[in-house]
Amino acid sequence: MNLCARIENLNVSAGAQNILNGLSLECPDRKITVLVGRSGSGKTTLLRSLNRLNDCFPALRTSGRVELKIGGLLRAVGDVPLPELRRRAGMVFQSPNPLPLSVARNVLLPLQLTLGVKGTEAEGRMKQALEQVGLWKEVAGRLNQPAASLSGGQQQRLCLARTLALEPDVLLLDEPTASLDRHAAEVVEDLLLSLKERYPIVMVSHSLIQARRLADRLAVLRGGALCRTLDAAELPAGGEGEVFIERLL
Ligand SMILES: Nc1ncnc2c1ncn2[C@@H]1O[C@H](COP(=O)(O)OP(=O)(O)OP(=O)(O)O)[C@@H](O)[C@H]1O
Repeated sequence: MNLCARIENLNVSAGAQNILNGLSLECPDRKITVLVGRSGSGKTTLLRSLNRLNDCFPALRTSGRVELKIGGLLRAVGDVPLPELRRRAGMVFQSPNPLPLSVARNVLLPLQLTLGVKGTEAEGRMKQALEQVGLWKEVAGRLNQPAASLSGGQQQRLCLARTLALEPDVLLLDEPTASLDRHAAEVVEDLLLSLKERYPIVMVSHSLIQARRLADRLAVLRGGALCRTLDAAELPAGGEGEVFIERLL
């Protein structure tokens, strides 16, 4: 199996609390891996270990091996310079977090600061990224308006466009539709299904309906350990699939 991530014997602790216990997981390339589990089971901590975001929390201690496919090769994330890792493993969070700038500057500024791309080239890339997330037609006439004036679903797609403009190798999504209404969530879900042809996706989801709809591979966490991985084909069809996942949690 071609992999976008390989995790071996990952342990994360905070003082005496073990958050992840010897967790090993392989995530397929160009597919969607969905992490599910009860609240507090360690899903976000696992996701954050992929781009070393846990390093931002001084209380957390990490051991084990985490590899991501970067530039076509699986590389230990500890060996990748942080700015490169954060760009290559693009992350989108639960609530949309656009910069307090215009729609256009939200994509143009990171392009300039991270890749040094400006002017016409940057504008071309911005348009391409906004098209990729299906936002271009909606915002073409309001590029100079504040990003905060967009709807929640549009803001989340803008955040995704900002990430895609930086040409990531993998997308890490932490409950990307949690703050959206059902319709906006479905728009983002459809978008993710279309993006997986180009980008492997590892995402956390609380919604079993969403997990069943999007996952090619499911990783079920319980108490900081991986209790089961399964392919979508192993799930019963329809609503039975959700019941099946619920029983595993
Ligand atoms: N920076 C931190 N410092 C101390 N403890 C932490 C830290 N981050 C997470 N934890 C603890 O680790 C455990 C797992 O948290 P995590 O956010 O990974 O779970 P989760 O499965 O994503 O939960 P939820 O579904 O509620 O978001 C929790 O008990 C949490 O309090």
